[in-house]
Amino acid sequence: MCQDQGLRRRGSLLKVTDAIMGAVGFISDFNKPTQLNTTPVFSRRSFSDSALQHRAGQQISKQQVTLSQVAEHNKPEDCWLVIKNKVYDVSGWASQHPGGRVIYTYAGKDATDVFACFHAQTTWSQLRPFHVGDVVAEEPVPELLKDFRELRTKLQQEGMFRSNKWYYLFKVVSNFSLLAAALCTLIMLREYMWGLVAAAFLLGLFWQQSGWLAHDFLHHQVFTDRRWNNIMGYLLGNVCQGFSIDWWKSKHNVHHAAPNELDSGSHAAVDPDIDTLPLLAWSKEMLDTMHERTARLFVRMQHYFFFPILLFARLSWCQQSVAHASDLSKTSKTGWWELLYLGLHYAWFLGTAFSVLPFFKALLFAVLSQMFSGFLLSIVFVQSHNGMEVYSETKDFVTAQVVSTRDILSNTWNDWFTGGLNYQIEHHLFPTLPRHNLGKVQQSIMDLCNKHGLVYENCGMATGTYRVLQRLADVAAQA
Ligand code: HEM
Repeated sequence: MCQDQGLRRRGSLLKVTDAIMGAVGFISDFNKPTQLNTTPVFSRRSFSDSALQHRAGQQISKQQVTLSQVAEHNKPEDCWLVIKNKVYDVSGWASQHPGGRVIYTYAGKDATDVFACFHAQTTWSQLRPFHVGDVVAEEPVPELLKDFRELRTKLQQEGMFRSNKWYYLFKVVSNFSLLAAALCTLIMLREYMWGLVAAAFLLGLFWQQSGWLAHDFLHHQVFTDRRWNNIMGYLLGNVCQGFSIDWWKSKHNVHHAAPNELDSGSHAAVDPDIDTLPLLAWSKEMLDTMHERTARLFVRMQHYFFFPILLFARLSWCQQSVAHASDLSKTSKTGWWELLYLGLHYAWFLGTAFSVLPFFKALLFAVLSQMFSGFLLSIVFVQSHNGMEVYSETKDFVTAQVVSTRDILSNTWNDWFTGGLNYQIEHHLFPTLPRHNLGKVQQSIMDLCNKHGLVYENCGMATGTYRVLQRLADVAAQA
């Protein structure tokens, strides 16, 4: 929602070069004021307390309001949400909310399903202090959402949201064997250039797989006690992979709440993952926000530059992680922890490279591993959403997730390589569903989409990549 219009308007070639390190959807927060999620991830503070403080001194008289009245409270400083026909006032509460600013993506709207998708069962009871009114003249719940809610209840009753800890133990241990393979290759074959390249590739793969695992933990798929998920997130995300988890969460949760969404007024990207201007435009609306001819220079050739850009993605994420953690450290202890864990990452990674290899070879190894990893990570993300519908009108939760998301066919390689994110539609509808159960719910989701006329896109990796390139080429032609 917050957009750096300046970056768009400047549009000079110089700025394009500047932005190269910070663009590509998932690299989107570059050059923008970072919105910090300052709630410490280990905080055990009762949110009812913070809610009561938030509303302290206010006269809480419950009102009867219509949905159009709720829609008027659609700004961070004046933010109402509807959850199961009750109205909640969360104005200015993001700094205390564990999910941070994502709360505002539903400002003035019905947030029933997005609330259910992110929160633990126990969090429902914490809504009460925010309750300011009830919706009069309730609109009937659409059949699609009714069926979806029934499906969630059924999956809960079947125990689908319970994780298999042995599965995750196996995944974590087998992931570290990739690191061992990378280090052995580096030490034993460092004399050969191909040995160095192979070691860099294996390290890139280790970071990619650590990323998928951190993702699962940070969506709270594994432990009921969310602190354990965060601890694993720090280990796999910060120390192993080199990403700040607070930075990642604040971007990724907004992406989940508003996938491929543009602001209805300005057409600026709400979803940070498609906030890729001035390098890549995913729709005509995005293109129209670029007013200067020079700004469109790069976009006209975006389909040619796409793969080379992916190679630099990880360098940009690492830079943003450090910048975010440093900013955070000015206001919260969490920032210092993040910096410490990121420091550990660079200590083991660069320490190994520079102690095993001569200077220039170590540098080459460091750059190559970053490039491999950036490519291996982003080739999976882009297939999940890019080239799917980009929209600016309000859609219900299920429709928004399905039309903007693509599944990649399931087989042993795809399931492993993508970290289960080939079941992207299932994951977006149920982010806390453990990875090992995503395939088990696929048929139910397909049936739901079929029944309600939603196109469920499921294709191979090559086709997915082709569709992404095709969209880039289509938009480039319009530029
Ligand atoms: C009055 C409304 C809300 C209250 C009281 C509330 C409260 C909480 C609480 C207590 C947690 C930590 C425990 C848990 O994860 O279940 C949490 C986490 C979270 N909330 Fe909310 N929330 C509200 C609305 C929302 C909305 C509307 C969204 C999304 C649009 C949202 C997104 C999230 C996310 C993504 C997390 C996970 C943070 C993490 O990564 O650990 N919340 N919320």
